[in-house]
Amino acid sequence: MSEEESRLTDLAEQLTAVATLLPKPAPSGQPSVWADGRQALCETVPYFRSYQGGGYCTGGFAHGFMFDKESHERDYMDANVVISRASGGLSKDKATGDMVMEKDQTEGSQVCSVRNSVFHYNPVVIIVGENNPRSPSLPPHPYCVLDWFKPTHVWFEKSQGKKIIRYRFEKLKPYNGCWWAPRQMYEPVGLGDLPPAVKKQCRACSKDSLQVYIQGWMCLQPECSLFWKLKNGLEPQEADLLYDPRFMKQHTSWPHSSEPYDLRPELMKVCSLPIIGQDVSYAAWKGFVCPECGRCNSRESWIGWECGNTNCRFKYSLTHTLIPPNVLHDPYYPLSSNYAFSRDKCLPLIKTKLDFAHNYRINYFEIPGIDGFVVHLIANKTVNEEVGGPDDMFVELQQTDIGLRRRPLQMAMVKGQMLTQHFLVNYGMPYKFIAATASRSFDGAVDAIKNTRSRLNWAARYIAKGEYREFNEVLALGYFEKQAIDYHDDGEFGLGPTIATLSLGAPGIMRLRLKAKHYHGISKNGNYTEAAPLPGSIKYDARKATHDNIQLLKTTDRDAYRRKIKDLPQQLGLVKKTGKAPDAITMTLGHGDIVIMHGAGIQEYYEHAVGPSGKLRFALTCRYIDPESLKPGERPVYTVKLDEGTYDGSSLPPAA
Ligand SMILES: O=C(O)CCC(=O)C(=O)O
Ligand SMILES: [Fe+2]
Repeated sequence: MSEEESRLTDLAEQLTAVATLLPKPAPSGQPSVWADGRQALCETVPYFRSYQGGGYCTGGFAHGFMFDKESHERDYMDANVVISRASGGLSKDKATGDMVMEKDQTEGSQVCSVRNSVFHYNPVVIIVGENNPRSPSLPPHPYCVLDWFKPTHVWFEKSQGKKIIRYRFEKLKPYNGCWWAPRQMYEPVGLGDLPPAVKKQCRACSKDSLQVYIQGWMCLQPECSLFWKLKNGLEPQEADLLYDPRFMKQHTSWPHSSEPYDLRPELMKVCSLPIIGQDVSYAAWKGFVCPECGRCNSRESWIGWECGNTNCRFKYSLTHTLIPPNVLHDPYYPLSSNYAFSRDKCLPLIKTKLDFAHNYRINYFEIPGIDGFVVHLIANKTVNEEVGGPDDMFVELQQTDIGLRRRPLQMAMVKGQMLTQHFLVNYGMPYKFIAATASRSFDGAVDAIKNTRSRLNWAARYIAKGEYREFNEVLALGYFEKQAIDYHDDGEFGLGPTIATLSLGAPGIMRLRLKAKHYHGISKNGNYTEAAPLPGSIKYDARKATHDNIQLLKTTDRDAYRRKIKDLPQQLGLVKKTGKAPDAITMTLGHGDIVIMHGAGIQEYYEHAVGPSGKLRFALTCRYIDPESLKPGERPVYTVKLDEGTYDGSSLPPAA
């Protein structure tokens, strides 16, 4: 080994040792932006909005990278340089649960975006997760934003026999505010202190590659016959690989070192001249970086932003500009005191029945095979403008804080707390699927809540006739611009079979479709779906005949029945597809409209979703909740009295 080689080896060893010190030392500073959870991070910062994976690329460019637990053993991070494996291409090992490489990594859209960013001198933001084994110091929070970096290189290597893609990043402003460097970090060699990285042309493919490792130059072109081979024609021993400090610590010159924008987004402001809808717009439910402590926070409360850091509690809000009910009117669907226009659609297999009564156009949708129906009552001007009616309710709900909040979801798929998209609060009998703190008594509730209960009791009595129980709960949902509720059912245990919803404000598009397991005939575990098939589902006729045949077996020979359930998907040619059933019913829920879903079968077989089409919408849903279905800890501390309202929709002057 020449003197030069041994000096480089020595430097390489020192660099690696500094970067892999254990236990990890404390950082020399604090991040200016950090988060406790992934949702708060992704809802807040513009440079990382990816709920899965480590890279956020959009519009053909890379914006941010987050390096957490999934790390390659050759990943490297110091105060100014980050080297990582491109994300993606891993799959879960069934035995160990670890993420493993099963195939060669190929250039996908992320790599293409990084290449674009290299070419256009677009910096990216790097974030480190608390479980990152390569961080040079212990990250003080679950997610910590490092800084702006230049993406400088994209190249191929080989690891465990598979081709992998790697990136190198270099700090945009080196040696400036590297809070993540340990307090006494010793850097054996600085950025740009050494001669440039060695570049050689491959004798086989004639393409240039840089020397990344001390062990020797290798062609890094994945298609070349000499790819990843040392001078002796052999592949290097992975465990021995040491970065060539000339490659690692090179300084890449850019025509600028300007940060595209501040790592801490500014707090949202509204114009001094009130603009209708601005304070409930899409931007208004983004999270915020607390100006006092740097924490990323989702917007949880309807009335404003709050920092969730218990040591901070910074708060701010925007002035609400009232959206008067008359601006809700769509000029292409003028509203009058006559019956409104229908805009609902359904598949041919759905049986529709129409009725016109008490100022509502009433669309009944019957689903073959299900004992029950979905009804859409479309309001007219007379309904909306009556005293205490939808117009007044819409105004009152904007002027009063009824306790709407985005609430934690039961099943969090990401690190940290995961919130519903919409804001909600419950009145009356607690809805067991939301936290007890989210329930309030009808006593003291605003008129809009109490009147909704009375109005929906009237509507359900009229539509479901004798077959319904008086509602004892109102679940209020509030939606800002672009907030939606994804497909779900309302059929949880303990709920009555009738569910009625009053829509207020901007229209919502409600869709109903068969649940995937009923549509495809296969449950999540790959078994045949045992429930009777419904018309409109895949291979309906064959499934229907089979279903009828195996009912006897179910009672006579349980074991044979179980085997049958396992084998049927293959016999019937049912394949577990991710494809969803088409929407069977699509309704435009306008201001003042009521939807009633009646019958447990609808919730068992069908799921519904509501998407927004405007700036501000409320959905007030009434149910009957059996108090016996609640565990002692879930029962209300207040009494839920009977509805004292006397609303009667039939007393309005009739439509012409
Ligand atoms: O927004 C709506 O109209 C419906 C909301 C809903 O489906 C629910 O509260 O379960
Ligand atoms: Fe629902």
